[in-house]
Amino acid sequence: MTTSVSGAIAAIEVKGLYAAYQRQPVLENIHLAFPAGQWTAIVGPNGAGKSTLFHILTGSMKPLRGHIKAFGEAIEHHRKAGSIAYMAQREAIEWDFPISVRDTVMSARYGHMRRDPLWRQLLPARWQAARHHQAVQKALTDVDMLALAERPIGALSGGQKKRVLLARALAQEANILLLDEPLAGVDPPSEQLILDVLKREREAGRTIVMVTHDMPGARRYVDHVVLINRFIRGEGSPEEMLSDTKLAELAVSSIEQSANDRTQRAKDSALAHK
Ligand SMILES: Nc1ncnc2c1ncn2[C@@H]1O[C@H](COP(=O)(O)OP(=O)(O)OP(=O)(O)O)[C@@H](O)[C@H]1O
Repeated sequence: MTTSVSGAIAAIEVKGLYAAYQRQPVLENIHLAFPAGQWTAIVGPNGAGKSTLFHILTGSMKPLRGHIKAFGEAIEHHRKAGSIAYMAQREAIEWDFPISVRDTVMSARYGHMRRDPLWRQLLPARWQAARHHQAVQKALTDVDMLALAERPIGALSGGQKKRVLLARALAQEANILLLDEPLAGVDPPSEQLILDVLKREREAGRTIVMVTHDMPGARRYVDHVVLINRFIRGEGSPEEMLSDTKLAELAVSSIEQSANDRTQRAKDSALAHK
């Protein structure tokens, strides 16, 4: 089994990953490991490639190069088994779609319904349904949204929308939770509720990987931090990675990266007009 830099077993291990949009590099030479059963924060400036990394881990985008394993096996196996849940940024969701909170969370169970073994499919329908309804009920209770379960998702506040997205990820009952900015734009009570839910999930043995800009929250709760800005800029404990010095280095890397990109674009444009 593969181990991470901290010596723990890696829930996800990435080696030599490169990704680009329209030939513009976004991720280069990415090597990292998310320790199993731990809570990792991915920290980086806007445009650093954090969401792109999640798109690749969930299989919705193909990298140019690289290998990804989950628990030492090809990640595809774990994707197909439904053991990786993903919470997208709020902006990625069509909130005008006429669907209730409960049905949104239930959509996380469709994969399980399709993958059920034959013996389970042969059980009476009410037992099948009960299992999925219980998972949805528990997830809605965990994020304190049961009272609003029948409300259309378009009628929710920003913090409530985040809690529904988290409930959807929880209802999948996956081993690994990939959460893209679960704390962004939420009110303080929702933020505390989300952090408490994630703390319990980690204590229950799940691997949590979250993109965050919330440094106080990350310092207080997470076990492991990955700093990223197109390249990996650091990986280790929150004390070490979220120090003022490291965060200043990350900010400088962002300014340098933008300057290098502008120079490269100017060179490319000059060459194209020769
Ligand atoms: N579909 C796309 N087509 C072209 N470029 C894209 C696309 N999606 C993202 N990019 C660009 O790729 C880079 C990385 O984007 P990404 O969304 O992964 O960054 P991020 O670290 O998640 O940023 P943020 O913190 O702002 O969400 C950015 O420069 C972005 O503009």
